[in-house]
Amino acid sequence: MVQFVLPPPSSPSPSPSPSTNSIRIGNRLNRHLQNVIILVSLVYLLVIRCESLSPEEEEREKNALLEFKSSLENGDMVLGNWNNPPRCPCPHVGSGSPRTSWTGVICNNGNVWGIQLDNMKLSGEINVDSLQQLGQLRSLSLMNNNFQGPFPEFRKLRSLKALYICTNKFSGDIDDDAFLGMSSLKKVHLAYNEFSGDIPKSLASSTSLTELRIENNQFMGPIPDFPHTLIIFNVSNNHLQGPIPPFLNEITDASSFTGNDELCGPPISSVCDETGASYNPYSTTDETHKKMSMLTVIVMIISALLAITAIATLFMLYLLGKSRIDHMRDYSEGSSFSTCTSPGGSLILTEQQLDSKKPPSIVGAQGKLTFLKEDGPRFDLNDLLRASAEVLGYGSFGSAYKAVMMDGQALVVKRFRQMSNCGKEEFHEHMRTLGRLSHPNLLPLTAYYYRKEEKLLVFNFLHNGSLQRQLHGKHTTEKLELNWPTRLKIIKGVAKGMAYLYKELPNLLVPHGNLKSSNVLVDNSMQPLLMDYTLLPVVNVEHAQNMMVAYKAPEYIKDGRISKKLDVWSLGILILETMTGKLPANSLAQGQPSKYGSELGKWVESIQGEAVEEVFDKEMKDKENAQGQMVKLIKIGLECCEVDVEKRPEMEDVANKIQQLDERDN
Ligand SMILES: Nc1ncnc2c1ncn2[C@@H]1O[C@H](COP(=O)(O)OP(=O)(O)OP(=O)(O)O)[C@@H](O)[C@H]1O
Repeated sequence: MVQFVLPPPSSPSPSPSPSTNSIRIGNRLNRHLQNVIILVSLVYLLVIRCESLSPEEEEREKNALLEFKSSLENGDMVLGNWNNPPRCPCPHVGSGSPRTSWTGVICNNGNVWGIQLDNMKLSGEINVDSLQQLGQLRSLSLMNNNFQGPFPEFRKLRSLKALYICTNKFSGDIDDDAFLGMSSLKKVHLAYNEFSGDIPKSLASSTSLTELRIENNQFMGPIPDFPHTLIIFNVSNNHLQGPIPPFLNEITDASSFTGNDELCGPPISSVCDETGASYNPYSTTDETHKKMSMLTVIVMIISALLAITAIATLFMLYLLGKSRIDHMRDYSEGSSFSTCTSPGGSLILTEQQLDSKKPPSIVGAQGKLTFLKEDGPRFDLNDLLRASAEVLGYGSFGSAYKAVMMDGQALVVKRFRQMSNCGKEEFHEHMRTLGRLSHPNLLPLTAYYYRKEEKLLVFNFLHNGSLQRQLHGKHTTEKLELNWPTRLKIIKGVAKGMAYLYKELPNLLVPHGNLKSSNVLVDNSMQPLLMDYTLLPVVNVEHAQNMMVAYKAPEYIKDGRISKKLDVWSLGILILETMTGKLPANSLAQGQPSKYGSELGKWVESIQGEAVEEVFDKEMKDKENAQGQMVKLIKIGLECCEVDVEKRPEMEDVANKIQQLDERDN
């Protein structure tokens, strides 16, 4: 709790001496000043007290989170900074000072408002009872983890507005009353799990529901009548049956229903017979054929008789051919981007197409793309929406898709969900700044799209993917040879790109902000290209603090200190990761203090002298007669990971040192 010292009460002032006017003025000024100080202090006290929690409340939230963490199997490893300083989940360092909350904890007015622990390989029990202690919890996101078992009792979290548990291994039927009483629930994403049974009735009667995504499960039975508040809806790839409620046809397209053989009615092409069962007019083997009514059979016989003349036969063939094409088009244009990854990995997997006629349910795009370079290919949003798309993965800010255009050009579309606080003008201005940047080691921004609720950035696709994939990905034919000269080339390129950003954007305190191996792409000549750079000015602050690697530096975690050295820290980690082939742990060094604050730095530091060979990635070849240079690079990496910010070098110096390294010892 912040404490304020009010100025002591003024002692009775001596009666003014007639000879000292200036002293009187001084006294009056003094009194004014004191009054102002008291007033400001009171206002400050009031404002801060409004924002802060009582110590009891703070303790309760903290304990609830720690209890939640302890029920996770690998919670201690992944959520290392929970319970380290800052010792409360949503600390108030003081007015105007940056605030750091615990990893994945989103705070609002000092309370825990959201928990976002996506892509963390978490498993174990979800202790809903502990989360229940968080009175202000509105959003829970545990996507792309390894949770399994039945649907947890989330309904105890009565005030929850958003629940995202896509891409886990939850299974079994969900009780009909699983969502009972959750009257604020707006967004429910359960896709890519193994849920079965009927869609729970209590979900269908949630009157605030705007988004429902349950695709790629094993739900069965009919689609109930959902409230007309829905905007986003996807039930594809389940075993649902019967007619599609007409209202859903108005808000979404066929893609949201594909993969359910027994659904019928618009917008899909299977029609419902009078019992409400589906039959596919184009299928000859379909079970539903058997259910066709007598009337339909008679009509078909009459049609067949009428077709005996040559002209009628030709005419019928023409119609049949045309309707087949329409049917196929419905399928090929019908689906939309998926934001849930399929289970099994980060690189995904679905080949989908977008409907050119209706705006797809998620992108909901209107308006145009803005291009940032005079030259270069042009396309419009419709081309992009029509392109075949594949989900590349989830990042900290949203999802990334690969879109292949009709002419074969491959692009990456990144949807940014965490920029809602950024105004239109601010956003355009920043995009123009990004457009002016040009360097061989920066991935240029090709185009962008702005709408208050939807921001897309478009880049060229690089076939080799990221440095992270090349270093730690599976051994496939696509994996490139990362020998010592190549690794040095990559680090040199990264350092050049960083030095350029620092030079071009002198006013930004953190010019990159998110330098890590998944944000370094590798082109065909093994040149690195930085991506996701310079986004801090447009990303929502609290989200940036939770997700961006710059904020993982020890000085920020400890004191909320922000400086140009944050990116230097990230560069150090990247160098150590590239040379050792080891994934850097998320957390700072635990246990014995180390001058190299990260676990990786500490490990490298621990291997001294003779054993230095042990540090280098075993898979790194072609390192004969280069040990001296390699050790130099490791040392530069360690210097960048200095906990003491004053001792950590400037970006320019690091970049220069790296450029002086050779492939071989001289
Ligand atoms: N232009 C691109 N070409 C090829 N692969 C890309 C491109 N852009 C992104 N990717 C890959 O797509 C995946 C998802 O990218 P995204 O930027 O959304 O997440 P990330 O880099 O893993 O995390 P973060 O958002 O924190 O940077 C990553 O594996 C990334 O390397």
